[in-house]
Amino acid sequence: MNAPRPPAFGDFQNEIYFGGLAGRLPPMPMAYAELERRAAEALPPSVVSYVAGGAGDETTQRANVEAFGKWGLMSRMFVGAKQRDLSVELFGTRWPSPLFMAPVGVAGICTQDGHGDVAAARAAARTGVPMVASTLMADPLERVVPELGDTPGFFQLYTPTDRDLAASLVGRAEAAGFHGIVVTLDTWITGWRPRDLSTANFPQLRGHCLANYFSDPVFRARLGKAPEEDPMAAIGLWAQVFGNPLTWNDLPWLRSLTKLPLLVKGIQHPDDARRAIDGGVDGIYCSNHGGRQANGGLPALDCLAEVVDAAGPVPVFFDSGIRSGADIVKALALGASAVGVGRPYTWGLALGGADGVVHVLRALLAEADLVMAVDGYPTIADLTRETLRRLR
Ligand SMILES: Cc1cc2nc3c(=O)[nH]c(=O)nc-3n(C[C@H](O)[C@H](O)[C@H](O)COP(=O)(O)O)c2cc1C
Ligand SMILES: O=C(O)C(=O)c1ccccc1
Repeated sequence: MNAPRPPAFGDFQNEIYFGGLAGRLPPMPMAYAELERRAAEALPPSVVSYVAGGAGDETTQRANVEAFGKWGLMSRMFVGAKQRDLSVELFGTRWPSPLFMAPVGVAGICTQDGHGDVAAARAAARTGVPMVASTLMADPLERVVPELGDTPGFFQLYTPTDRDLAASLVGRAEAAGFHGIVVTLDTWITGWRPRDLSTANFPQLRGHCLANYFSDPVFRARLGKAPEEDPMAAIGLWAQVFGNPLTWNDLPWLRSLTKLPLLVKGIQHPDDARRAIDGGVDGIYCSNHGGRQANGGLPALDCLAEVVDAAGPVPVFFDSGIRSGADIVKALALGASAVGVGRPYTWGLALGGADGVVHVLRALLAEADLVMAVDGYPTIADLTRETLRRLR
């Protein structure tokens, strides 16, 4: 029996060119700069500055993107990479490609209808690209998970100071059918963000994307009344419980919360990766939060290889600065097991809801597939560190 053929992501290109013969142009931008520009026109200015902005003068945010330009992929000829297989096996599930959607806490308010998490989940269902859903959603997680269809979803936890609330959120995520829990470590406090400070705008404090808290039985019990009855009190309670500066002493407790695969997000130092693995996590997520948290830090890509070496056989997820299919390929060659995008799909949400996200994800995957075709690397396993050369 023939094995099922892997999806031919590069076919998106033919679809576009043949569409052109019939007088159709792509409905959405094909270049990242254009995507960002058009999305910024479509969104309220306060949401644009929240999504596009980063910490300080955004040096680290820019460095995340520029770090990819410092590597070049060596091409190989006579390989005949006619069909590519981008699929990967992670935590016992086969993904069609290593691409996933990183958690974006205001995705919920980036669509016209204010249900951006639902739209992103629908895009996940249509593309097979897994979604890491943020704690900060416009709709409760129970509403979002069914929209994922057969595509795996992960729940990103912002660990509240209230342990019962943390356990409740994780329990709900498990019951709803998420495949794993991603605990974000780098954002128990908000970084210094001049764009948002200038407009004195922080969406969550205006009550946006707090549905997982407001629908939570533990949160509601602590509040002692319905959040709808007294939104200011509910937002106040959220601000009180949101941030928990975790220490290594908390890791056994975090581990005890779930039998699902547990990943920790925000790791840059190899020692932190090793210690987390010793503490029982199933995956490391190397990221600097897209440069939104601390300015003056290292580009996440420059930390990846060391983290991968420290993690050994443990999967390493990566995000921060991915803007193209070529970037995905480079992160894979540096050893990432899965590669996430944050802002790119958020712009897709703004321009076309689920259709916009599908467009952005398909374009990223088509480019990655075609880079692998042209450069002679038919599978993910062929993308080793030896395929890269350092520039400049
Ligand atoms: C608007 C916005 C909101 C975010 N919210 C969350 C969040 O709720 N949880 C989280 O772990 N990371 C969050 N992140 C960080 C992303 O998961 C990811 O690390 C980052 O966007 C990757 O960088 P990129 O935007 O350059 O792709 C957010 C990022 C953005 C842009
Ligand atoms: O904006 C962010 O990146 C983010 O994840 C966040 C979420 C809640 C509070 C502060 C920051």
